[in-house]
Amino acid sequence: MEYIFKALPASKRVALVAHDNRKKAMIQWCLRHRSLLEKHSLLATGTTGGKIEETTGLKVEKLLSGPLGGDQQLGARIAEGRVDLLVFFWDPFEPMPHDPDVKALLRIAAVWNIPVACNSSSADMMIQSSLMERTFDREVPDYQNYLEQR
Ligand SMILES: O=C(CO)COP(=O)(O)O
Repeated sequence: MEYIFKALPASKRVALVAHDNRKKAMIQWCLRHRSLLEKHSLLATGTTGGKIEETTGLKVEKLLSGPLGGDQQLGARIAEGRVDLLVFFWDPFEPMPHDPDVKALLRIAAVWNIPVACNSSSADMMIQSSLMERTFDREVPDYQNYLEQR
């Protein structure tokens, strides 16, 4: 796999998503890291974003609710190179009506080499990374060879 390097500014675009049983954990995580999160641009699926805004006062761009297409909107943002970190507290105990969308979101994040945190331990490490606070070159996969072979 070839990579091209893209310079990311110090302020990152952080996507926040939580399934219903994980929303409390997401809010606690946002409260814990409020001062770090406010340095970045936040976007979220609809209900998650609304609850984060209400409880933390952080400003969040809200997409559609997940089951109504929010995961797909976020996937499109990732494919367009407009997301730098995905924090997705998905529920490992409940099947979702929109499971295909959840899987597609995780897949497209892997395709574009986006850091993904699926629980608070990994999210803690990522949000506190020094890379979050400074400009750095991110490795973006270059799919030109893949496209030429098809
Ligand atoms: O379902 C979701 C992610 O798959 C989250 O959607 P909401 O933030 O609208 O609850």
